[in-house]
Amino acid sequence: MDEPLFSLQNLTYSYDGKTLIFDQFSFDVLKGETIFLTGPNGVGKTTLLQIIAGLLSNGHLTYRAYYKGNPVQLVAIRRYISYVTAEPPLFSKLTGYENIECFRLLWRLDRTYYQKVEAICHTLGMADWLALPVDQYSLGTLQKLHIAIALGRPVELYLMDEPFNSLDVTSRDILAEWIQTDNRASYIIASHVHQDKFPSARVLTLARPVRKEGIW
Ligand SMILES: Nc1ncnc2c1ncn2[C@@H]1O[C@H](COP(=O)(O)OP(=O)(O)OP(=O)(O)O)[C@@H](O)[C@H]1O
Repeated sequence: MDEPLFSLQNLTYSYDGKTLIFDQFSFDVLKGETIFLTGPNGVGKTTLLQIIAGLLSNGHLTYRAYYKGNPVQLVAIRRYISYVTAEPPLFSKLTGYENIECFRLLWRLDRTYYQKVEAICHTLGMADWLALPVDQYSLGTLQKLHIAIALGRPVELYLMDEPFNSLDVTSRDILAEWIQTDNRASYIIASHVHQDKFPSARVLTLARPVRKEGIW
């Protein structure tokens, strides 16, 4: 069997040291696979993505993680991961082009990044907006730019938190197709909708831990 790209083992997490969100939870991500992350509201989908992205190192967190078989700390593998967060983290007074440039500089990428993001914006039908400040964008257009900025980053693991929420039906289909034609990278998509558009994805359904309280 293929070695996982990423493996998270025995994850236990609590925000407050009392209520457990995860209790000894483990899963692997294979190279090139798409995981559809589902489960009821409040079960921990966003929390899991934030933990993988190395953004929740506070709280009560224990785990073992492996990237390509090597033991890692999650904060140390941020550079291998690109994250479409639920709220687009864009600069509202800057244009789409300027926002792309900010992320290019932040991630120290060359000009090919710029072209790739622009191409994704074209595919999602919003490239005509790029010269305008993003505070003039509709919610869906803003989300498309955010998605393009994150997916344009050349990494092997993409995390997406409810990426379809503000998109119209056509754009949802285009995005689903775009993701599925990318066999190079792995995707973890937390979403309540559009699972049927990912027939080859593995569905990972989160459930509340049986043990409710942690001992820290
Ligand atoms: N910063 C925080 N501090 C304390 N508790 C939090 C915090 N963020 C989330 N929680 C709690 O952690 C649990 C998991 O929340 P999370 O947002 O990860 O769920 P989710 O599965 O993504 O939900 P949804 O489907 O509604 O988006 C919830 O009970 C939530 O109230």
